[in-house]
Amino acid sequence: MTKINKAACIGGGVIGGGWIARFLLAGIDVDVYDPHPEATRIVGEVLANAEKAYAMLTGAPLPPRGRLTFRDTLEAAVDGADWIQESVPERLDLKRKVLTQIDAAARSDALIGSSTSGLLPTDLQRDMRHPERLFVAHPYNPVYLLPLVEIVGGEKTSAATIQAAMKRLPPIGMKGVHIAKEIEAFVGDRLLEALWREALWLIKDDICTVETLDDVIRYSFGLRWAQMGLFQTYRIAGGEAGMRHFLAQFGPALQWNWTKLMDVVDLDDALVEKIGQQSDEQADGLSIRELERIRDENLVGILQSLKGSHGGKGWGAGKLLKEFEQHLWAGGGAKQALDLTKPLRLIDTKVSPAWVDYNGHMTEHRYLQVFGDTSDALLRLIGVDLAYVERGHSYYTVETHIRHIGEARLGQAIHSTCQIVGADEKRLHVFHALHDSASGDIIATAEQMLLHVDAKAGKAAAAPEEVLSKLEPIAAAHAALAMPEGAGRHVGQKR
Ligand SMILES: NC(=O)C1=CN([C@@H]2O[C@H](COP(=O)(O)OP(=O)(O)OC[C@H]3O[C@@H](n4cnc5c(N)ncnc54)[C@H](O)[C@@H]3O)[C@@H](O)[C@H]2O)C=CC1
Ligand SMILES: C[N+](C)(C)CC(=O)CC(=O)[O-]
Repeated sequence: MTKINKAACIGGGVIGGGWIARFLLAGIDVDVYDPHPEATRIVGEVLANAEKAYAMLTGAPLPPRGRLTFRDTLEAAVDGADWIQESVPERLDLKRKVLTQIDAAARSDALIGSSTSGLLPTDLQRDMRHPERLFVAHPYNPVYLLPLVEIVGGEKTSAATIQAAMKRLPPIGMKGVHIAKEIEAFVGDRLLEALWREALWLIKDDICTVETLDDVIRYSFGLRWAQMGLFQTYRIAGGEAGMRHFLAQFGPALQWNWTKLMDVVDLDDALVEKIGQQSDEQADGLSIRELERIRDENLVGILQSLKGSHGGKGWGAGKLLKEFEQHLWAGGGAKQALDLTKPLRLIDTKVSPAWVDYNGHMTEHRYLQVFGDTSDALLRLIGVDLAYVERGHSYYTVETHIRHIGEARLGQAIHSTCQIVGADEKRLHVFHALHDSASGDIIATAEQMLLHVDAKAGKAAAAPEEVLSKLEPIAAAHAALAMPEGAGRHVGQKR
């Protein structure tokens, strides 16, 4: 994968702030230019939300956060950047002016993406000296969580630029889709605008309130769209005969008088006020920042569910998250020297919304998930990574005993430690503890026995020298530690 080394963000509002967080949390240094007097505070708040969301999203080791620098001029911000993202207000004249300035100051090989929601790249690149490196990179809010970027080239954009832009997105956890032909508003906003136009009519005509309209979406097709989109959802709705039957049955309805889609509602003062008032009532006192946090928690939960879907292979945006995590694990995050004088600290995470049950604390199976992740982290340390597994060998867990000692609540920072309490050629006996990261107190423990296996033969087999040579020094050092309290316990034991 090809990496972005240094990014520049021109404009740090809703979308620029989201891009800044996305780059920084992927370990990329970002220089920002935004003349807004409160740009630093605004970006800081978006970044704080993004960091909270990532802590819940993944236990994979994020790289050390990139360095954030605010610059006094656009020229200083773009200096040395290899990806420049323009996110200034949606006005063609302003964007053209800013892009021309970027063009004059940027490195000759820099990629220049515009966040525009609807302007044509051909129009944006009109005044540039090197228009071949300009493309639309249209993201979705919040940029740090939603992975899609529509990549659209203009008449003068080179194929090499599009290719290079597409390649640089997976390492920051994003998915580029190349839109073959430029049209105003591309694909996503074409769809959203159609829905938005109809929604405004429904409010204007007093068919429903904004709250009812949102309920109709979020209790029904909104849930479907996140995981299968439109066409695959309708394929299923066609029953066993699939899409062709769906089209035969519902196609004729397209001729009925169902929509006003081509008429644009007059967004006059009265309608603006009506929507504004209904929207205030719907928010029920929650501030924008509070709504953003709720949105982020929900998105994290959805992404994590999708990550576990399709028999654990991941589905849609969840599959992308899984692949991003694999990339993070391969990078190893902030690599630390192993301290073998104490149990290994292997997983640092926060209790995610999807992990909390009806008792308001982390639910049972999530403990096993964190402990399983801890074993996986140990295995990677001794060379048992995905490549090793693909060669036909692995470790399988054959026994686990979990003790619940304290409670882990939503958003709480937790970490796990691992002590090897026994190891030989085939067996790996570990004792994990889950700690509250603030106090260090133990919340739960898990004792596990793992067996090295020949997965093709389906039976236990001695681990090879390449694994044992990494395992033995850790096991030897841990043999000098006291046996952890609780090791060897079983359910129903007399005290
Ligand atoms: N808000 C949204 O949901 C989405 C917006 N977009 C696109 O992103 C772009 C930015 O939109 P938002 O972030 O929503 O707007 P915004 O108003 O939140 O932020 C724009 C920022 O640009 C700054 N700015 C103004 N002139 C500037 C200049 N000459 N140089 C540097 N910075 C300058 C402003 O101070 C402001 O902080 C637009 O093209 C928009 O269409 C794309 C996807 C979603
Ligand atoms: C409203 N909008 C057109 C700026 C929205 C987008 O461009 C994408 C999004 O995040 O919905």
